[in-house]
Amino acid sequence: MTEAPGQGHNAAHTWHEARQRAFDVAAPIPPSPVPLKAALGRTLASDAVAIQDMPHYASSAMDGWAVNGTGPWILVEPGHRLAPHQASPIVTGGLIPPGGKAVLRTESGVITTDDDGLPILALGGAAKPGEPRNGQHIRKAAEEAAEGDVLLKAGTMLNPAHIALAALAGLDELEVLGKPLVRFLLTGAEVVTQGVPVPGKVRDTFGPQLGAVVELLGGIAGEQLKVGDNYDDWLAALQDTEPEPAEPYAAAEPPADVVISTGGTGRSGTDHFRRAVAELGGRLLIDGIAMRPGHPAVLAELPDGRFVLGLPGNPLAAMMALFTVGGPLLAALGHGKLEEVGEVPSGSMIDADPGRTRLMPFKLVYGLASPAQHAGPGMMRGLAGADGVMVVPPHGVQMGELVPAFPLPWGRPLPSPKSAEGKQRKAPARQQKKAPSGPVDWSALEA
Ligand SMILES: Nc1nc2c(c(=O)[nH]1)N[C@H]1C(S)=C(S)[C@@H](COP(=O)(O)OP(=O)(O)OC[C@H]3O[C@@H](n4cnc5c(N)ncnc54)[C@H](O)[C@@H]3O)O[C@H]1N2
Ligand code: MOO
Repeated sequence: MTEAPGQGHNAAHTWHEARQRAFDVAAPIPPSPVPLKAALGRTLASDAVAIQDMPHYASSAMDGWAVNGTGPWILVEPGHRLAPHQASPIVTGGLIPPGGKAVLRTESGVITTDDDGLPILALGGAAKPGEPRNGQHIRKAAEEAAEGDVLLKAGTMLNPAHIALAALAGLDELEVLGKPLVRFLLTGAEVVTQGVPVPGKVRDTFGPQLGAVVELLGGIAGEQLKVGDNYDDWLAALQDTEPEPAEPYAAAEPPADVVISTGGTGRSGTDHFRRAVAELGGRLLIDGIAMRPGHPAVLAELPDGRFVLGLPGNPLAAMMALFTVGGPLLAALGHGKLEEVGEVPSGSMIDADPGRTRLMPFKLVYGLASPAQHAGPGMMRGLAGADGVMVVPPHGVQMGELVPAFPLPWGRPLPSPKSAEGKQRKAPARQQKKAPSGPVDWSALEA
């Protein structure tokens, strides 16, 4: 029997082709201004420039009195021009009045009376000799930046201090590189979002973490919509570019750049995904990948420019499809690059599986990558304890051979193969000989 594309061995794309295609089909989202609150972690698209001097007025650095000339000083109302030998009260950050030449700190002055019984300010308390010098305790205008100075260079990845600097400069928005907004469509009538599921029901593994993974892969996690197995609900959810906000009176999100659906990718039952994409006039870009798990993954583009990524329902399969297709797609939309695939030395001999790439979570043991136990398509224990994912080619892997691999979005980078080889040499010979040829149980190592 001939299998249709997407049915495993004859899937339209190899693993390498699929990730390259997911990167190639998307163009970077153009830069746009965003409010400061939304700018954290974004990349500045154009220089941020001081629109006026910073500070834009001379102010006091201390609580005390603005003074002109030497004391004693006649006190005048705050805000008035100070003539020589006049002073007026001022607080930290207060505007230096015209004629103000220095600030005398509260602890360096005393209010007393002159011969006529009128109140005057005189040096006293903690005053040091020569106090107040001209300009003392005055924050001069433009001492941080002059109008037109570049405060932040294009290309800066914005951190909280950058955002505070922009606010200090009086900016309300920053021009940042585009970043894809992702909305989620979690399908399956058997999926429950709380508590212990009864037989026939399963807990939703995606809702609590998929958004975070999308953010690690360079996207902005938007709303999650749960739909059952009804085709009309599917279609409506895909059609709806701006779903109702979750909370009353909250503003609706702007249209998403990517919709990620989970479940319903299989062709065996009712094929809602492909039917809905076709009905909306979209086109399939990737229809199945010759890999396991995750082979039914689908990528489509709708006429309005949104990408729809269909992840299989099996939890591990979905994560592998997300790393394979979602990562490159989000990188391309977000001005990133296609991550290079790394390499790790395999700690096991892995048999051939003609026609498909196997994605195997692995743990590094003495610098060697050992495939995880509990890595079936519906399991999560293997990935939960993994250091990365091996990309095992169809012809298999020899023990000690370098095998393509990638790190986890939330994990550490892979060690360079050189350092792994070093460790490999240092490992006791007996242990090398004993390295298993199948999945390793690391539970003892994790204690
Ligand atoms: N006759 C065939 N059956 C299946 C094939 C096939 O080629 N021929 N492929 C299998 C593979 S491989 C995968 S992967 C799945 C793909 O399934 P779907 O994407 O259509 O997803 P569902 O059928 O809706 O669910 C599959 C599985 O995943 C569970 N699931 C769904 N959503 C969640 C969730 N949010 N959290 C946790 N688990 C979830 C669901 O309960 C099912 O157990 O098809 C195979 N079958
Ligand atoms: O793609 Mo399915 O994941 O092989 O389980």
